[in-house]
Amino acid sequence: MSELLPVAEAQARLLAAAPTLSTETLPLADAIGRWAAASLIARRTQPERDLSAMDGYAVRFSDLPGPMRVIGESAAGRPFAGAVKAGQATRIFTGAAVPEGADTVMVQEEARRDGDTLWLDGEGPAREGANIRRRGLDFADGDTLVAAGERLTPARLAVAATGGLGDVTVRRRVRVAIAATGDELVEPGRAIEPGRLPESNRLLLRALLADLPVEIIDLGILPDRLEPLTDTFRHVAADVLVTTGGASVGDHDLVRPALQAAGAAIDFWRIALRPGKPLMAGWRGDMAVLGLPGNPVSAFVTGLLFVKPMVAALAGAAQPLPQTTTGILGEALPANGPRTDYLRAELRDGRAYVATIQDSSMLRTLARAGCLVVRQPHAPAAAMGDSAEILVIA
Ligand SMILES: Nc1nc2c(c(=O)[nH]1)N[C@H]1C(S)=C(S)[C@@H](COP(=O)(O)OP(=O)(O)OC[C@H]3O[C@@H](n4cnc5c(N)ncnc54)[C@H](O)[C@@H]3O)O[C@H]1N2
Ligand code: MOO
Repeated sequence: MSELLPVAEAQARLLAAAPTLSTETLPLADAIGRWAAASLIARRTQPERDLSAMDGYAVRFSDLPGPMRVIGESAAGRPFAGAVKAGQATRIFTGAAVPEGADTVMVQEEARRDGDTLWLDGEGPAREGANIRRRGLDFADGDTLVAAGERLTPARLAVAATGGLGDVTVRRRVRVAIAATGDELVEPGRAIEPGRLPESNRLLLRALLADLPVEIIDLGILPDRLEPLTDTFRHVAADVLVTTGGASVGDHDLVRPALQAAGAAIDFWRIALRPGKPLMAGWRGDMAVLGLPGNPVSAFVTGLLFVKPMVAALAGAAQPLPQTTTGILGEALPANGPRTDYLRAELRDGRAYVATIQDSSMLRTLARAGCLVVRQPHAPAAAMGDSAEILVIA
């Protein structure tokens, strides 16, 4: 018991061994949720010249409050060709180039105009240069807009487009094979005989990976017999093989011997994690093998802490691990034992209320939980109102 592998060490060991997948080039619109395989460098300066931030008049600050003579118009995409000289102004619209000679934009709500004659009628722009976006305000040609290994969020795709890019290089999709094991399991929604149980872990894991670039290979429900397990594990072609169940020490826990018979080398088995202690991990060639415990909450936690990060790492994430944050405890917690504990908790009014019973078979407490409260090994007792590390899950 005492030498169970610490969670962080297990994660680091596994992720460090992740191979580098080949790349593909995608139009920006198809790259949402991928990770940039190389940095995205701006091919243009934004804005490429001084632009108006408001609808109004391009003026010379020293001419205010007028009168000024309106000599033309500058609209977005249709700049004014000439120059604004002393005593002159142009009509201007948001996003339009500021004409040469003008140095300030006066908003139209503060303008009085009679034919081509214009006056300031209000407080006016506070300073020279008001309401103008300077060339390069956002970024300059050659700037790094998105670093390699960063996720392509909606905002990062938009900045790439503005930087003049049309496509992006990313890792190819990660092929993830998922198998449930257990003679008691039945496909969800089917008629259930006494003693049997609806299978939920494949669905859980698939849903957990839904926002990652994956191709799921569904291996179905496998029986608790060595030959069919070995046969399936030997023939699966994937980047990650995930199994659930049969990971513990019972007579019907055959996943480990079957994986080994199929040619997989087990790197570690059993870690200092609750729930999720019986996790096993290893490699069959370049394919990562993750044998998750069967208890649904254990499968969820190990899915979150190992499967998702492994998939993200293969997809090119520089920071594949889930990011925790700080929350406030809604009630006191006892001192923790030797394993890192992930406690289901409801989030209400900015506080985390830990469920009283944390049995790893209980999906309803997981379904109600907004976060997991993370308790490090041997953490001392905590009081109500103490801050705690939390992992938001819903
Ligand atoms: N003597 C010991 N017994 C157990 C230990 C131990 O250290 N010594 N560890 C316990 C811990 S911790 C866990 S977690 C479980 C994990 O065991 P397995 O991975 O072998 O899981 P199973 O026995 O196959 O299943 C456990 C439980 O979960 C249900 N299950 C399994 N798969 C699914 C699925 N796909 N969908 C829904 N439910 C599933 C299964 O029916 C069992 O009730 O071992 C402890 N035992
Ligand atoms: O690790 Mo088990 O997952 O405690 O129930």
